[in-house]
Amino acid sequence: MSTFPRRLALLGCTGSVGRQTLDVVRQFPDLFQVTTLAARSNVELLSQQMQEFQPALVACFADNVEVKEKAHSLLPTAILGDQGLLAAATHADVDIVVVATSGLLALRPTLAAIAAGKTIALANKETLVMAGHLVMEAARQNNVPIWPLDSEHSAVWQCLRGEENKEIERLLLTASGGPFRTASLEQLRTVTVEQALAHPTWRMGPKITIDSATLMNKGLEVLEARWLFDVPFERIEVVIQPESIVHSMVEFVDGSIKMQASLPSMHLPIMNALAYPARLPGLEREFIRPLRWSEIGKLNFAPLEMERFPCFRLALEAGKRGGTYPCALVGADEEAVELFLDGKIRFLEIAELIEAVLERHQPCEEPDVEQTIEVCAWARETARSLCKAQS
Ligand SMILES: NC(=O)C1=CN([C@@H]2O[C@H](COP(=O)(O)OP(=O)(O)OC[C@H]3O[C@@H](n4cnc5c(N)ncnc54)[C@H](OP(=O)(O)O)[C@@H]3O)[C@@H](O)[C@H]2O)C=CC1
Ligand SMILES: CC(=O)[C@@H](O)[C@H](O)COP(=O)(O)O
Ligand SMILES: [Mn+2]
Repeated sequence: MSTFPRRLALLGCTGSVGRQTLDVVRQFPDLFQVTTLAARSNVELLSQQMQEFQPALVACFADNVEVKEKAHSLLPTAILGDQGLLAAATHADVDIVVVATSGLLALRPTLAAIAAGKTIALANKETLVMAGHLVMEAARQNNVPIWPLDSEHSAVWQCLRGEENKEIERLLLTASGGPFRTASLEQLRTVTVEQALAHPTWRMGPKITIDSATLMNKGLEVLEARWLFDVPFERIEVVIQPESIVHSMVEFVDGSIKMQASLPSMHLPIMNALAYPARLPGLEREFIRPLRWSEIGKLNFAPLEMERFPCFRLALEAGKRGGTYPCALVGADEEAVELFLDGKIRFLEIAELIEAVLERHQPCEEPDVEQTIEVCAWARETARSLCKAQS
């Protein structure tokens, strides 16, 4: 796709990635138009965004009575329920679907958008982790590109511009290490929700922030990279980079390593995806803060210690086992993170619960969409009942 203006569907418009995507649209109104907006429960913000961007369609998932009532009064023309996401993703006047909803529900709308020939700008990593084989095959069959929004994958994607996949030696994904990078196992036993939500370098929604603290986020990102770049697990490494300035690297067969660096801001990967292959003048507009090496001084790199962060190991094991294991991982993690945020389990119990669910899983190979969704639901339910049985 080379023409502008590009018409966007924004799924998850009230969230962290969604709001930053709208910042980009505000900066470049001649290049981007918002055709559809979809959110879940933040009716007030969705209503403001609707006034400002005048989309053709607004969808609100509104999965409880209070939100529904608010939506009826503030968003009288919005489509409510899960059909809204599908309608927003497949609207005829959309070129790019930005998938920035949190959690599991992005899978069906993403597949529907691909079937409708839309370009996908993908932030939601759970979609590829649980159904990478379905999503990538559908994209191939429909000749639809998937442009990464996740900062590490955007970095790899930028490093691969003008390069051949067969000349990749390794992908090196960077990890901040999260708020507990230097905490001992003993300290991890008693960390609070508030501490886990205090990410050192990124401001993000609650689910991904907790995943960053457990390092599950990095495990999910390895699985995501395996699908996006068709590189086997053995050739994807993770390195701790606490400043979140080097967003990832690619090592090539000749030993050369390319990296992408910038101060941490999601505006950059969002601009990269929405404008691909163009680069937008973020610096000139003073929209992106420049990285000045002389001010930074030095950068740190360290190995990832798996013993303190078992979620990373669980994600890799699930990815290598394949079949429905990654679906069970995603479902169990979603439930475990919710239970932790609700104060029902402690930090280290997140990994214990996910491991217990994975041990009980009876996998099947090559799941279809229905099986994928069923396994996720089974994993959530199993995590919930295991937690109840323990309390
Ligand atoms: N934040 C970041 O910097 C990054 C995020 N990502 C990924 O991007 C995705 C979004 O993350 P983030 O923006 O942090 O998450 P947030 O929790 O901040 O936002 C989630 C968004 O999804 C909406 N939403 C949730 N469920 C539904 C649903 N069923 N139907 C419609 N809308 C729904 C929410 O609506 P409402 O607010 O109205 O309830 C909100 O707009 C995640 O998968 C995350 O892993 C990847 C890289 C970086
Ligand atoms: C901004 C982004 O892409 C996040 O996924 C980020 O990577 C989280 O940081 P961690 O490296 O701590 O997981
Ligand atoms: Mn990331």
